[in-house]
Amino acid sequence: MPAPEPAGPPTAPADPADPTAAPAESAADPTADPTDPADPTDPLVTAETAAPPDHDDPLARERAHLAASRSALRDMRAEAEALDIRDVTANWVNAEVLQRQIDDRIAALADLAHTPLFFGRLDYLHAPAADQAEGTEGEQFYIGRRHVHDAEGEPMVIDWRAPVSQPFYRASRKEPMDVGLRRRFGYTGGGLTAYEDEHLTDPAEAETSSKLLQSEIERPRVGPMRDIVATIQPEQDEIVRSGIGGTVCVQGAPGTGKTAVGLHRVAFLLYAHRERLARTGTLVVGPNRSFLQYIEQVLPALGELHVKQATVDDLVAHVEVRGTDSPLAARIKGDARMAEVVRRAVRSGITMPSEGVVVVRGSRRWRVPSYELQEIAQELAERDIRYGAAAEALPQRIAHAVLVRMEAAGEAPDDRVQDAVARSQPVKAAAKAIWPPADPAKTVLRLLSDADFLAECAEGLLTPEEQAAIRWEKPARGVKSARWSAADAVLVDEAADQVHRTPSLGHVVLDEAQDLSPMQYRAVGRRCTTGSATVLGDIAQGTTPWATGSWQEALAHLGKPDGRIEELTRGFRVPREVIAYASRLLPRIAPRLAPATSVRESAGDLVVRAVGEGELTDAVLAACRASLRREGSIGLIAADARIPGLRQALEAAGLACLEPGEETSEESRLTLVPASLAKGLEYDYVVVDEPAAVVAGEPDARTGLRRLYVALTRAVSGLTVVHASPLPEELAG
Ligand SMILES: Nc1ncnc2c1ncn2[C@@H]1O[C@H](COP(=O)(O)OP(=O)(O)OP(=O)(O)O)[C@@H](O)[C@H]1O
Repeated sequence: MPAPEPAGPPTAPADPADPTAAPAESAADPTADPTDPADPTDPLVTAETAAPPDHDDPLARERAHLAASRSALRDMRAEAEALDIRDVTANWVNAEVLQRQIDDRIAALADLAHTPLFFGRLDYLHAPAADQAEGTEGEQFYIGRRHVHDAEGEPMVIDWRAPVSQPFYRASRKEPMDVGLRRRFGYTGGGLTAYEDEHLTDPAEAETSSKLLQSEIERPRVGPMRDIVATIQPEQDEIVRSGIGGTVCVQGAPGTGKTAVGLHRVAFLLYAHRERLARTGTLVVGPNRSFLQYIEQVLPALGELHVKQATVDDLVAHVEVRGTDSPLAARIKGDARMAEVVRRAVRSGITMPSEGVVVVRGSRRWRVPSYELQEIAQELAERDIRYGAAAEALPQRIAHAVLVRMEAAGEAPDDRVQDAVARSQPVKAAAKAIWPPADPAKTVLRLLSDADFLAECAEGLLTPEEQAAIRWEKPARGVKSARWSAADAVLVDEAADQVHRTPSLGHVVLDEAQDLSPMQYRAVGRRCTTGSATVLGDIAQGTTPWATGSWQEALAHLGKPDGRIEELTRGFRVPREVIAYASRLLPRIAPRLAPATSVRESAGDLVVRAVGEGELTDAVLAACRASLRREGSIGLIAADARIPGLRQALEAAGLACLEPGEETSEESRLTLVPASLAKGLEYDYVVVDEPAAVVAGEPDARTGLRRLYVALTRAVSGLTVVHASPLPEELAG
């Protein structure tokens, strides 16, 4: 895997009038503090260290380009706002569609004060080839979140997704990709305050790590998840830019950027295949509402407003879920064998006819004998078409058999006659008797309520014990009153797809995929049968009884057995000491996975505090107070069962707290997080309450330790573990 791109020495172009001129040399000190203006060898040029702001000064010139670009963006927006579509639209439907497109464009062209218009610059050695799209004229490109051009149409900022921007993420000293200079910009409060250069073809320049990347990673995490477009790393970029045709599956330790990469991949695909995906649609699937709230602003910040976000439960919401399953029942219902059980149940009504059908037309009677009806039904049953499609085809097939007889008798019936025969009462009745309508929810209801029916459909697939385990204790009377579980809803979705094909989207991102059952993978997979998917997950964080053991298998259930499996191992969230502590659990919970490394420079604060039995809550409150004295967000993570007690204690102590997914702000920084909802979230400081209770909250020890692993890997800056009961031995060791 490629190393992080190093930063070069500060730039002071030899020719001040030419920003692309060769730089003056200076030695860089990789250990220098970026904020220390006294350090003359600092690779990061900041507003303080730069020369006074005149136009010979590179920083001043970059700011001038920023001001000009913002003004150009304002003009582009004004132009979009002034568009008058009355003359060009033929009808109101067209007008509506066009106006919506214009409104989207106006929204996308907003100049957001705290979102820098560009974050990088590439100076190409030669003009990129003419077939490389935008801005082929110049050889210097500013890279930003969106394309901005001036009044003449000349590009001022290039979209980060354009091919010409790619070297910003991928070029290296080994492979400079024709780039002489890569410049990264630093912003403070919306103002351009620093830049950092790498001269990729200069052998004399020392390799250093990027301080701007470091400060981006280290920044406090208050607020929702942000995009990483300015600092996408080469190994991440490869996934982000992988083609729309292929499915990619990313295994990655906590904080390696899986979610970020998945969201940026959607943005990239929408740029590269806008029309196709506008037609087919894109979807991001996440584990729960809190998580979706946490990530919901990333795509809009990248200008993509129309990506649907849902949980798997949302996708399969055909019935109201009010019941729960035992872990055993849920595991069996989620097993891939259930697909065949459901298929048999849906098709159980198909009945081979024992009588023929007689159609009366005028004075004549036409008879199709039973053996011929059987042949027709048999042929439909053997074809790989949906149950509902076959049900629609059957009357036409029978009518066709009637027409063949009419023709043989010298008549010349046309299509209208065939339609009329297909719609005639005897044909409709015969078709319905052979191929009765199937209602997905009713079919599954019968399967789970009627022991004989289940036995018939599950024969050779489920053992009698397994059948007994999934059957409802009390048979339900109707679809509305049944106490459907989440796993039942997935079965109904499977049945619905057996009846009518589920429409496919163009691309689906599936996050925290390790927790899905095979049947849930199928439910997601049928929503991208003709599209592709990005599957993101971490085997070590699987906390369902049916959690994924192998990505190969998961991809097969998803219907994408040829999906490419990639691994991310560089962690951007969890500091070194904290990840090392959490990784003590790995040999037990996912023996084949290597621990993540941490890109963060600070080792992180790790405190493990043992307290007496009656002191636990006070010690936890004290840890929260101590964390609140630091900058950034705080997450108090505890076993679900301990949440109500802790909430009361926090309230009594005057410590206001948020629910997971609620946006943290400078005023409200403490969130009380049930361990079951911690997945995917992060906080600057995390306090983990009583690990033994987190472990005990799960049905088995491995799942419990995995849940704990998730809780221990949410911290960006510091982790405090407070316990009264002994720690799990893997941690204590
Ligand atoms: N290239 C990057 N530059 C800056 N920050 C990054 C980069 N990649 C990831 N991050 C940050 O690291 C943090 C973790 O990223 P993310 O949540 O995507 O990781 P994950 O692999 O999905 O974690 P988990 O397994 O815990 O769900 C986020 O704050 C994200 O913005």
